[in-house]
Amino acid sequence: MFSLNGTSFTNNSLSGVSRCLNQSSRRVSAPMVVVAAVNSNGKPGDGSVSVLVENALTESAAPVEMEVKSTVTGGVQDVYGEDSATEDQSITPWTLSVASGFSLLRNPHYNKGLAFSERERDTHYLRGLLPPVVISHDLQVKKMMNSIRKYDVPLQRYMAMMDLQEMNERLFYKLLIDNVEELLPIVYTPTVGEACQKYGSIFRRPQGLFISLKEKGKIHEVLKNWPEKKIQVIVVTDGERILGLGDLGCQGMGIPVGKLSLYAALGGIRPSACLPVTIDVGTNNENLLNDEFYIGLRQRRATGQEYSELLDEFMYAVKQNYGEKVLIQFEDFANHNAFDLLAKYGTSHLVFNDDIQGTASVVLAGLMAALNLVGGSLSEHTFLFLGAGEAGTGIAELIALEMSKQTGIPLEETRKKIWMVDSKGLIVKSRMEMLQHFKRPWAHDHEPVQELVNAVKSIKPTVLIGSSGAGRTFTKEVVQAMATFNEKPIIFALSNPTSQSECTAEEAYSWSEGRAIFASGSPFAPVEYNGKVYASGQANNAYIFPGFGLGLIISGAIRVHDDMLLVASEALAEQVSQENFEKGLIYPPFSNIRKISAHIAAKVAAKAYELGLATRLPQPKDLVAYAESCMYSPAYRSYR
Ligand SMILES: O=C([O-])CC(=O)C(=O)O
Ligand SMILES: [Mg+2]
Repeated sequence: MFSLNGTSFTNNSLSGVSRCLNQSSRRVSAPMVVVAAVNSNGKPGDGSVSVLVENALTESAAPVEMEVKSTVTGGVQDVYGEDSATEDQSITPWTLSVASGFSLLRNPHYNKGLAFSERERDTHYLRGLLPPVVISHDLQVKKMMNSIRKYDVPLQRYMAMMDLQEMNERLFYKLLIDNVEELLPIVYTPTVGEACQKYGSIFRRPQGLFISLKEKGKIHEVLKNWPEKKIQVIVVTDGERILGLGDLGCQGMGIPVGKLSLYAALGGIRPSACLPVTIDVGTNNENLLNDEFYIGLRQRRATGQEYSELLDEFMYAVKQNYGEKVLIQFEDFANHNAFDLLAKYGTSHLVFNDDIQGTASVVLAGLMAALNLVGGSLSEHTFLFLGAGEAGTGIAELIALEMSKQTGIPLEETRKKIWMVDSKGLIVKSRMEMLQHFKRPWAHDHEPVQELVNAVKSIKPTVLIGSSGAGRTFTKEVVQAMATFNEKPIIFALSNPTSQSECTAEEAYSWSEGRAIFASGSPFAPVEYNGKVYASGQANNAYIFPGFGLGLIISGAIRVHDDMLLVASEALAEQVSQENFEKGLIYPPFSNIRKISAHIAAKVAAKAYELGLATRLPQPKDLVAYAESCMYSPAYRSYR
């Protein structure tokens, strides 16, 4: 039995906790989580327990401390309260976590390792379980970076990072935030791609939630198995098109895990509010089906009704479990499902497709910034895409929409400035009958052209964008052609990971004699050409989705709208400084990403309010300051 502020309750009836703490919550303005550390070694007995109360949305607001008298009646380690009936329905339910001693050290959410203070070691039954030294969070970061840098192989660094995430979450996030430019290529593209390819062999501990065909009819219960109850962002994949690497089946889990790490580190979403999900309907990847270490269902992909029933059940269960304000990010689905899922659930759920919408927003931001270097307005440019899938057509549509907004010219007309080449050549009207629905708006009047280089020579684009997932397709001839009729050709090689990039930074600069304005999906080191150093930008949706999601969450948005993508692009483009432009950069450095995310979040939230899609009222006056105040900080909490 616990007693708090005069109210008693047992572990089994936590409604008392909710009631009691909600009363306390009137003293503070933000929703809260309660973390209590008590003796959980199973011995009944009285004990004075400190309870840390903090903002549940972000774990960031200044903690309010309350003394709790408790009587521990059993070896309870983690107990969770039911949703509380609060006056403000947007207030998050109470969570009561109880951990101490050995279990505290094994709990990645609360573990601080050698940073536990002397006093915490006394009060939380840690004496003897740690060596005597007490070190600071900063020193822990220094030590971890030293040890990670000792690994030469990126995959080893990835595994070290994943181990750390499972061991001490706040150290993991501090490391990532403080060293974002160095560690992004490890926990994200390109290394995460290799990790997914080898996921079965390197598998140690499960991360995220696996929902396979075996769980059909039980997804609601499966979601309940996940230890966190207050989820704000889900990233879900079915593994069919992982980066540009194709069908990796269940091993695609590395992607939702990686994306959500960035949601927390770059966008300040509370890690415990993030849920990575992989839907396993089988794989058509023969190598994986024959791999004895493969971790997924050993069958070919379910399609049609069987597939859509599983997705339907998942989407329904998510809304039932987490409400309508949970953001569901679709990631790395194949084209033939991605567009349909977005259209199907876009009117009933808060859904966002990162590959269609996030990539579009980041590329539009890069183009807006690039206009500062090349001049002209968006509608004065001509665009040619290699690849007419999710990324290609998503970007094209957003560019056309922005051009239409800027000029008042109808969308059908602005689309005509944009051309696409797919595996069968230039998309032209005579191919209309045979085209998938998402390619049709881009079929314009032109004679058939087979090769990209001939399409470039005929269309004479000012902007060339690669989004085909096929590496080394921007050949010397293609880049040279771009450079013959453009003083500063804009070239984006977006496919990931690095092996799938349409060309390298070095190729883009040397083949264009240093004139290209180049950006790529995966990072390239600066290149030296003719005695000059060229640094290129990373046109990756990682710039957008963390801040975009934060904006949706802080406004309590219930739907995603294209206008939110446009303002996210503007917000990102505004963050490119004169100094960046002078270096030829069209994206700001990732080292500023949390500030950038707060700006994106503020603009997205403002748009949600303007469109009547926001439910968190009243609207905060200063949305940038509000977004910043809501961001998760990995600083250790003190357990007193
Ligand atoms: O994950 C990334 O780096 C970008 C992305 O969404 C993709 O390539 O599918
Ligand atoms: Mg993706």
